Amino acid sequence: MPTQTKSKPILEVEELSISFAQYTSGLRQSSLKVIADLSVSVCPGEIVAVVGSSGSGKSLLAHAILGILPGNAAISGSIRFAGQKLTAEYQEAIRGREIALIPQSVNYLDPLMQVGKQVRNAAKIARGSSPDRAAARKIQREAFARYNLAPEVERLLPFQLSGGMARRVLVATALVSSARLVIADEPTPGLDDAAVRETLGCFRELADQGRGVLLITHDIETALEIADRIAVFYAGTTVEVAPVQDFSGGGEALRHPYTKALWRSLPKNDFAPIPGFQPHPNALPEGCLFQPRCPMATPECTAGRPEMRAVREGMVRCIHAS
Ligand SMILES: Nc1ncnc2c1ncn2[C@@H]1O[C@H](COP(=O)(O)OP(=O)(O)OP(=O)(O)O)[C@@H](O)[C@H]1O
Ligand code: NI
Repeated sequence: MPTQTKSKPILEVEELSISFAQYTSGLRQSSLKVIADLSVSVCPGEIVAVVGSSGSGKSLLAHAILGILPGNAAISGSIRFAGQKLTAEYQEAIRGREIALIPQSVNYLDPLMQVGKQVRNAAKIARGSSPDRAAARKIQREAFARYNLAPEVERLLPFQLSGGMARRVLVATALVSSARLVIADEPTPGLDDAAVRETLGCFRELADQGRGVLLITHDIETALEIADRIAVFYAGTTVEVAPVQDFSGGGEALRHPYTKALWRSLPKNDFAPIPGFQPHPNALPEGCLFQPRCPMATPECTAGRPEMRAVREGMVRCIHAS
């Protein structure tokens, strides 16, 4: 499994914050910050899994990178792609070409278009203005063969596919796109074990071709099977970024108490739930966001939001981590 963490990142998200303008009674406007100081990076050839419970900000990160946040969202911080700041124009220019999204729902496939044509269209978009039909067909057929999609599947409509086949069509779309960054938002729910394994294998293949893969999931066990690094989100921020190898034993190598608790809560470990709830963006606690649930909390933990800092081969946002 080639891990090229030493190469220059294809994606660098630094101190990203996202707020939503909200209208309360009458015309009073308020702003709700749902992501704060979130940082994560992805290198070519690497799979970075973003894990975190529902509402922790995973999808918003993907939407911010792709430039598809709703109009009432305001963002600050920096997102760089291949070293260049991602402006709205740049996002528009590279979306679907250099950055591909594998969406959560197969409903993103056009229900009325044969799936082969959808993959050919992606191949054409990737290759700019000259739509060479024969070349696009060749690329599509190679992609189908690679993902074990029989030749006759290209003429089927999405509803005629099994869940696993539809997933493979979505991955094939990313494959032909020539994207250097592939973002997959919850790609495996609803798939049986074999289909999950198959889909994950496809991501490894995309990474092994030198692409960066950002895999968003709340399924930490799946993430651990395939990713090189794990970014753990909590209440709209990154609490830890750790090499996958650190998830072992009793979690001694992990840095953040939340990550350790997540690891121990897995069925194969203690299966012990973490007491309490992730706070809602409009009711965040003082200081460290995890402090009210943290077994290691001390009075200093309420003093201010801990900075993200490097600890061993990873990053952590906890004053007690060492
Ligand atoms: N358009 C919006 N307006 C206001 N708040 C929003 C909006 N979209 C998302 N949020 C809030 O932002 C937070 C992060 O949402 P996000 O969808 O990124 O979570 P997630 O980690 O992807 O969760 P899930 O695992 O359920 O998909 C949540 O608290 C959500 O309620
Ligand atoms: Ni989501």
